[in-house]
Amino acid sequence: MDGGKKVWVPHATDGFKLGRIVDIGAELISVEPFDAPGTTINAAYDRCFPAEEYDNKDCEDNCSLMYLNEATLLNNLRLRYMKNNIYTYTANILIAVNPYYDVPELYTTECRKKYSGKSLGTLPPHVYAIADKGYRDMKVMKVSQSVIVSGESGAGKTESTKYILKYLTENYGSHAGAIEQRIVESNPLLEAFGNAKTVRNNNSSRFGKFIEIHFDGKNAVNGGFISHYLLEKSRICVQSKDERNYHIFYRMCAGSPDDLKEKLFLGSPDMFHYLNRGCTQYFCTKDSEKKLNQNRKSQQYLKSGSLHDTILDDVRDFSVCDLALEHLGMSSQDRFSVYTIVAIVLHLGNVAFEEKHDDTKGGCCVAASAEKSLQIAATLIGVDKEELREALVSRVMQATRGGVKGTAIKVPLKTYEAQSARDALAKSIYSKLFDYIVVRINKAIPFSSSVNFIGLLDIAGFEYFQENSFEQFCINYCNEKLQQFFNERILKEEQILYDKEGLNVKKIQWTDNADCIELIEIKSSGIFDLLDEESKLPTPKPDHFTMEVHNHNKQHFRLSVPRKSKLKSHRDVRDDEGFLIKHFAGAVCYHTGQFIEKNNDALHASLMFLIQDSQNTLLKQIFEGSQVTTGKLNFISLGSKFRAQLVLLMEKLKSTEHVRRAQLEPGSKIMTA
Ligand SMILES: Nc1ncnc2c1ncn2[C@@H]1O[C@H](COP(=O)(O)OP(=O)(O)OP(=O)(O)O)[C@@H](O)[C@H]1O
Repeated sequence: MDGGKKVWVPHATDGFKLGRIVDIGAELISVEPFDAPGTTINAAYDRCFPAEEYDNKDCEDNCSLMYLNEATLLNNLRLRYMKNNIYTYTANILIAVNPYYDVPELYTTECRKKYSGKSLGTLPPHVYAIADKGYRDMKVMKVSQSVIVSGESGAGKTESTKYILKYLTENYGSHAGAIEQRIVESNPLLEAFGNAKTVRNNNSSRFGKFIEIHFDGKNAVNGGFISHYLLEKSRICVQSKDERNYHIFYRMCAGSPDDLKEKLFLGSPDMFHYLNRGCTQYFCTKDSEKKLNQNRKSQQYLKSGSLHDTILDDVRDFSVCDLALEHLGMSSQDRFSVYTIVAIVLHLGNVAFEEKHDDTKGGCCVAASAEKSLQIAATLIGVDKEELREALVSRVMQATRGGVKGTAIKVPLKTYEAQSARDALAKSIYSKLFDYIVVRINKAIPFSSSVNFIGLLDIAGFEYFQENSFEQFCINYCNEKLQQFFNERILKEEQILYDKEGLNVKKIQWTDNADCIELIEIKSSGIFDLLDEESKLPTPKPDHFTMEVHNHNKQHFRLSVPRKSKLKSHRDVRDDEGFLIKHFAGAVCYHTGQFIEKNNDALHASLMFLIQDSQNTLLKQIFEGSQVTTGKLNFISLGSKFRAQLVLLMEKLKSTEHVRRAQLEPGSKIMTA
């Protein structure tokens, strides 16, 4: 770094600014930005980056930059984005910048055909080129391939995944086309039941997925298989003010035919406790707005009107979803059963409780105002109203002392306990319905004569918010595993190849994250195991769990107490309220208050017995094989289930060749120079 050299210097709002070095101090470099002559910005040596000779020349592959660093890479993306070139390579990796509008001619049939059979780099960077490379490698090397699509919420992962899916099924489908259509149609269904409006994305996927597209001996698409991970359950019962529950709830309220609406006692989202604390507006177009009856509109909708999005329309999308279910082979009765389950969740949510005043045993009862909801929920579940009432306000346990050991006793629940049992039931019903939808999709896209597959992984990237809970912990653990895989497969193997070929390439340095993974998953002292151990105690406590994590891992480089954080907000968290993990992508402070509750996938026995007694065939079916826990220990570990799923996923990824990773960055990451 010499005086007078053109460099990028960090800037609070622009990311980096271009300027010239005017002074070199012992610790800092002073740079005069070109757009503010006479002023200087001081920065540490390792945050100033050499700039390219030509400021406005972009390249299709970041590796072609003379100086490849954080600033030149971002500037290159920015220059290309300004010219509507949203895709850029970094060798085999594709970076996509979300344009948030339809870039003309980018995904036409002609464009799709153009990329077929072309080597990477022959045509401008495109998600189609990555899809085609995967296909050709699979064909030539006769080994399954995978594409990892990663990025933060709203980055465009799901849209990219859909383009790849469409590309492969349309370019390399068999001539019959029915399976391909069902594979593509699985998306609107998954989105109806698994996507929701969040503050970051109107159509945010609240689950991760791995879609396998299977090919036969002639390399034509012959089926598919979808695995899903970690559906966000908390959203089913409550959402923040500007967010919504899963799309299907609003689509049923807005777009269901009148007879279905009557049969399921639907109406405006205002009617339902699980919807009316969040945003209750519908996504509509000018046309669909006209079809909306007054009695389906919420107060907020009447006041503020529709929400608009190019791909969402709650009125239209009910029919889209209904048709997609039909194409899976579901009769109108089957579809009605699915909608009934969704309605059960809504009506259950309206069953409120109040403390019993006339009873010495304590406990709560169903609030008088909720009697009608109780009746509707019972009717839809297919049980007697009194049976539902009893199951919600008490729990069955096996006696361990007094009376005959092992006999079942009924323990009355307090109001807050009954509320959380009701919510647990609603969450369990909905998430099992989601599992069922995925099972039905998989049944409709069988891959009997598969030879190889291309796997598309669409899963949330590394997350950290002001408050991070069990969901962030799981997703960040997953990202650590993916990062390790990436290090092993891409960096290590590439280096071995360079050495083998005698290429004099500088050794790539990366931080090994095995220790972080170990902190989370090692037997007995790992965070997952400590959490499960705590959950098995007679009275599990978040503060005790948190201290166990600290005490078992005192010297661990990756773990510390929040008060040692650089951020003030973390320093306010007590040692027994959370922990800080130094992840590969940065330190995250986890609040442990709800870890125990969120890690427990068990329903208490009275609710499980209720389902077993139900006359609703589909409801019983989706709970088939679920454990009933009648003892003191009412615990099924969600963490263990997720870990087991990840083991399978990693095995699948390891069995595939040459992973292409489409790393997506949202527009907000683009700096201005
Ligand atoms: N290539 C694209 N062209 C045009 N618009 C796009 C493109 N990719 C994404 N978008 C827009 O951005 C929105 C968010 O994209 P998407 O749902 O794919 O993000 P995501 O990364 O999957 O987010 P989440 O993790 O929240 O599910 C889309 O609904 C669409 O409006």
